[in-house]
Amino acid sequence: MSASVETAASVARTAPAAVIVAIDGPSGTGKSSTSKAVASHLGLSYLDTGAQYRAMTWWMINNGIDVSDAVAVADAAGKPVIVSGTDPAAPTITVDGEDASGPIRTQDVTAKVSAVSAVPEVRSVVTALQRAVAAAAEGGIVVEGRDIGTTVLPDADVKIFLTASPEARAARRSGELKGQEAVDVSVTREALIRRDAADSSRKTSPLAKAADAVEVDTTELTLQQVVECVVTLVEEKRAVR
Ligand SMILES: Nc1ncnc2c1ncn2[C@@H]1O[C@H](COP(=O)(O)OP(=O)(O)OP(=O)(O)O)[C@@H](O)[C@H]1O
Ligand SMILES: Nc1ccn([C@H]2C[C@H](O)[C@@H](COP(=O)(O)O)O2)c(=O)n1
Repeated sequence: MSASVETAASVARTAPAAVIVAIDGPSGTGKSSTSKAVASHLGLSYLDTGAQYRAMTWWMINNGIDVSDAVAVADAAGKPVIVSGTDPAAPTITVDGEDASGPIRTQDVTAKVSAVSAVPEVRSVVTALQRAVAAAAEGGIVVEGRDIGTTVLPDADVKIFLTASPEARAARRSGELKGQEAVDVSVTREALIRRDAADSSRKTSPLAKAADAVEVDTTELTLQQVVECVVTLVEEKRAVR
C-alpha cells in the first residue's frame, strides 16, 4: 500500500461519515432554529425547504399568477430559478438572482404558501432541487421541512419529527412578530392551525411523521435542550455506522 493510499484510508477511518438528518414538523415547532444550531454544532450544511416553497410563492405573486388557480401555478412552476445557500450561520435564498430572504417572510406569502406548495408540479420541481442540494453536501446536511423523512430523503440517517402545543407555537411566533405585524396570540394560533391543516391534508406529500422518525415534543423544552437531544441522536447514529 502506498503512503498516499494509507493517508486516505486513515482519514476515512477518523473523519465522521457524511450524515443526512431530516427534521420535519408543523409550523413553529422549532425546526429552523434547531436545524441551524445542530448543523453548526456538527459542521453540517443546512437547508430550509420551507424557504424554497416561500420563494416559489413570492415569484408567483410577483408575476401575477393567481395562486388559487392550480393549473396556472403548475404551468409556471418550472420558471423561477431558486438557489439556496447552505451555511447554517448565514443561510441565503435567491430567486432569479435576487435576494428573497426578506420578502418570503411577509404575511401575504405565509397566507398563500400552502396553496402553492400543494400543487404537484411545484412539489416535483422543489423536491428535485432539494435532493440535488443534499447530494452536493459532501460533509452531510440537516434538511428541515414537512416531507423530508417521508418523501424527499426517505433514506436519511436520522429522522426527527418535532411537535409542540398550538399555544406554545403561537406564543413563540407572536414574540417574533412584536413590532412588525399582527401580535394577537389567538390570531397567530388560528393561522398556524389553518396552515397545518392545509399542509397535512394535501394529496401530494403531506406533512407527516415518517414511520422511523423520532418524535420530540418541544412544548416544555428550551431550544438548547432540543438541540442537545438531536445532536445526541446524530452522534449515536454516527457511532454505529
Ligand atoms: N424549544 C423552544 N422553546 C422556545 N422557543 C423556541 C423553541 N424552539 C424554537 N423557538 C422559537 O420559536 C420560534 C419559531 O421557531 P422556528 O422558526 O425554528 O420554527 P419552525 O418550526 O421552523 O417554524 P416554521 O415551520 O413556521 O418555519 C422562533 O422564534 C424560535 O426562536
Ligand atoms: N418540505 C416542505 C416544507 C415546506 N412546505 C410548505 C408548507 C409550509 O406551510 C410552507 C412554509 O414552510 P415554513 O417556512 O413555515 O417552514 O411551505 C412544504 O410543503 N414542504
